[in-house]
Amino acid sequence: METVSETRCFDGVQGVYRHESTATGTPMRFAVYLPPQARRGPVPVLWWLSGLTCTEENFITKAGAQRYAAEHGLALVAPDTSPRGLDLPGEHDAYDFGSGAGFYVDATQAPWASHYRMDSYVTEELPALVAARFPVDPARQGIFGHSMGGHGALVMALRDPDRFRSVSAFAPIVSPTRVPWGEKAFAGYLGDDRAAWTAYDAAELAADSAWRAPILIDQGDADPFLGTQLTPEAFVSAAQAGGIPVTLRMQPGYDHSYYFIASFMADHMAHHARLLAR
Ligand SMILES: N[C@@H](CCC(=O)N[C@@H](CSC=O)C(=O)NCC(=O)O)C(=O)O
Repeated sequence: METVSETRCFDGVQGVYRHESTATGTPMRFAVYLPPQARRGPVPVLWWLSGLTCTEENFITKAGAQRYAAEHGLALVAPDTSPRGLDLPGEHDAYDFGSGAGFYVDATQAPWASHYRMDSYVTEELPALVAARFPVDPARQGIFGHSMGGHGALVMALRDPDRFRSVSAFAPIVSPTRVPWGEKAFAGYLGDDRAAWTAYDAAELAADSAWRAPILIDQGDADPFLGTQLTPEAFVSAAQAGGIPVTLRMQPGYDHSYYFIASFMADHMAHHARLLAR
């Protein structure tokens, strides 16, 4: 692992690191914020999954989360959203597929299956690396994200309630199997058999998940993707049917941007801090 940069921030350190990933077979960059409390011992770790077109940089420069991470004593980890440095056919042709759009799945279709393994990368390889190199407490992990990253966060939490104690999302794609962004990505990465897609659909997983901690979702009502790509009520219905407590807050006038995310970051960080406290 190489250090790309380390910068003092709210008395902690915002770092960016690079390593050779075995999951993706490419170099990968990721960001880690360590709060001042990490100088005294392991702190809870909160994973952020970004949306389409993002790298590890969008969250750390736009969301304003470090102030609250320092207040609550939480580490933040933000991976990239896809492998980089490849030039697969069509990989860079669209903002919603290929580079910047890994959708947190393990692709099964050529040519993506050799490298687009963001599920394994985010749930296995990177956690092991972070636990080995940074003062974080693996027994206290939370996860949140935005849009495509909200999809990833909800899926990973619902699938693994033993690993994560808290989850929240900003404008998540809650049912990718039923909206154009998800249908395009899943057909490309997972193939035409829709039965294989449901393992990556939060609304589908909610029915049978053992997750029971409260889930917080914020959604702007002026979000141009609301209704077409984002269908938060579908998750609320599924979660309620599955016995999962979920709070969906429709935020008037807010769009899909990081201005929206920054506006409600304090609430999300407090949500996670409460659930990650000892
Ligand atoms: N057509 C737009 C779409 C890209 C976009 O809005 N990306 C969002 C995430 S959308 C769902 O995953 C984002 O977070 N962008 C980065 C940012 O810093 O705002 C476009 O190509 O711009």
